[in-house]
Amino acid sequence: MLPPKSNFSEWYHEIIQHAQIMDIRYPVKGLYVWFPFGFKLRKLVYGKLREIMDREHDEVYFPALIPETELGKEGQHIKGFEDEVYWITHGGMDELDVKLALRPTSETAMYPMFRLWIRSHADLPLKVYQVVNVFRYETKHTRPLIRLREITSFKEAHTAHRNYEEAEENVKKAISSYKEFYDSLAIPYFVIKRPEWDKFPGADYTIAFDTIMPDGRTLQIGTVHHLADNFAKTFDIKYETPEGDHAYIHQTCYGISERCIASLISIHGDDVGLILPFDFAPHQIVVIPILYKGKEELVMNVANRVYDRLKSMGFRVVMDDSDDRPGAKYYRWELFGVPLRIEIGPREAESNEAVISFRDEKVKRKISIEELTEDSIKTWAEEMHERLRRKALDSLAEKTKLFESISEIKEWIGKGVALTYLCSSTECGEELESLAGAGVLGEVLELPEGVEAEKDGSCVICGRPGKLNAIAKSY
Ligand SMILES: Nc1ncnc2c1ncn2[C@@H]1O[C@H](COS(=O)(=O)NC(=O)[C@@H](N)CS)[C@@H](O)[C@H]1O
Ligand SMILES: [Zn+2]
Repeated sequence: MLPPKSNFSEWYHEIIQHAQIMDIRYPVKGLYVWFPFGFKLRKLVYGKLREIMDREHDEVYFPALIPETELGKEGQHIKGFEDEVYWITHGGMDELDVKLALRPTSETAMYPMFRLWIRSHADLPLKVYQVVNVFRYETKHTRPLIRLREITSFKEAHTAHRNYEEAEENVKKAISSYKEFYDSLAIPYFVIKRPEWDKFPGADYTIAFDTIMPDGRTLQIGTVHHLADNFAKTFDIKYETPEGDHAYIHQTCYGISERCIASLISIHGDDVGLILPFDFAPHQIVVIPILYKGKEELVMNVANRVYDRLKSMGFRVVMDDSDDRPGAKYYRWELFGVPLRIEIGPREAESNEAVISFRDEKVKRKISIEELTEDSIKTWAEEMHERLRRKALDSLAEKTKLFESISEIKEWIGKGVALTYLCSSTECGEELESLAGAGVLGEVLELPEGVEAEKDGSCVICGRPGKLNAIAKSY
């Protein structure tokens, strides 16, 4: 049995194991094993991410080992990562003459190669991505899917452009791709510009997608960085312009990790288990025959017919004809978040009917088997997606409040996101962080649907003109 979701930290820890997402018993801190079921969920979620990325990017694969000479080239970058890099110093018994880093992210693996790939403006824009494992020696609390030392599903996109403006256009495209991805998962988010002191090491600016987890803390579920020509200058990546002279490229990069799955599990799940949107559920439909003595054959005939019909429509359907009690069957498939349950007992079998119910509702409905068509199931799935989206938005809105005074902010922190106004000075930001005892997430560029607040107001610290900002405790 799972603890109640209101005890989120315990609930999360248990569901990851019980719903067979990741096995947290691997004997290295921050490293976890994907179970088969979890890996099916990952495959479906990343299939969507790849579908979106493949429209305008080519998928590539770069080496996992980065020589110290390259990793250390861009000052801000190495400063930001030096405490997190795993180093390889030996090959067998031989000490390596140049230490190799396990990639914490792949800018310094890719950009020396971009220098060889990019010659002329005709080679631009270059837009590639990879889904790889990266390694970060995290010293904060590690947690499966949320903060790993081996990030197993790191989708990183890297692009090259003729100038700052074209790179900026691509930042906008990346943001709309991330919105499409998270909308498909029914996960609500803020789009926030990180403050200068919290941007990606080496970036010109960082824009983040933040969602609110059930315990009121936020989770950064994606980031888009404008790199300007910082790395181009460091790695000397120039191209010949149409006029015949040479200019540095301008770049962007943007990443999503398995935190997307952490948010899917955490935001939609309930006290008895996962609740998965239809398109991403490893098992979309479960057929549960209710077997009574003497009626087994009658029931199984109809159950098998329903199973075959759904299978032929291309749905991911399972039949639970084990001899467990019905209650145990319901519990098992609720734990695994199966969206649609179809029960068939002797009475239904005789009248060619079934009892259907959706995982997010407590409603059961009797229908005739004929109503189980591809269209009706797809319509019910869309209705369920809308219910999940609505519910997630409502719960985020409950955890988001606008404040004009520090004392109210301090009281709210830990329960959710505090919105207030901050001017652009670092002093005010840092003072607010220390007074509130939480991090300034940054200027809110886009609020989730249903959350209203003016964009401009007076700084909560100094009273000068300020912009809408978000403050919260984060993972
Ligand atoms: N230790 C970690 N475990 C799980 N996810 C992480 C971890 N560290 C970062 N992430 C996720 O990975 C995303 C991208 O990481 S990042 O550092 O912000 N950006 C980059 O590395 C850039 N190269 C863009 S690909 C973050 O937004 C966050 O959602
Ligand atoms: Zn101020």
